[in-house]
Amino acid sequence: MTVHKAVALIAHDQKKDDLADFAKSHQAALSRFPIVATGTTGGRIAEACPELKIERLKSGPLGGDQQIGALIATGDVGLVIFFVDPLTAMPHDVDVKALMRLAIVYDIPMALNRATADTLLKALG
Ligand SMILES: O=C(CO)COP(=O)(O)O
Repeated sequence: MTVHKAVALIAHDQKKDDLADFAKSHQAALSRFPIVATGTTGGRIAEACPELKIERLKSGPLGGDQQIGALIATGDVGLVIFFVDPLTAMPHDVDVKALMRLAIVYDIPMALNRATADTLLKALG
């Protein structure tokens, strides 16, 4: 992945602990990239990994997923790690779907669960 491109980190509420734990265990790899995150997720990761520099965008339901989609479209995000809660209905489900669509359109690797995220970060070295 091109080094200047950011890694986007997002988690639904039921998955935030899991993403914070994931970020902690991959801190060294993540610290090589600019990190962007949706608002609440970014706050949780900043608490868990104080040494990571994180650009916090809007909260997901208030447009954060769309902001990350826009960063994909402008070529500024090169990897998306999004721990999705598959068991809870979301008011902003269309935004989540639009983000996934742009990751597909621009052929950006997108991990939707921890097993895939672990595999992708191991591949980054
Ligand atoms: O809702 C989200 C993703 O769809 C995440 O947003 P927050 O990180 O602000 O909770």
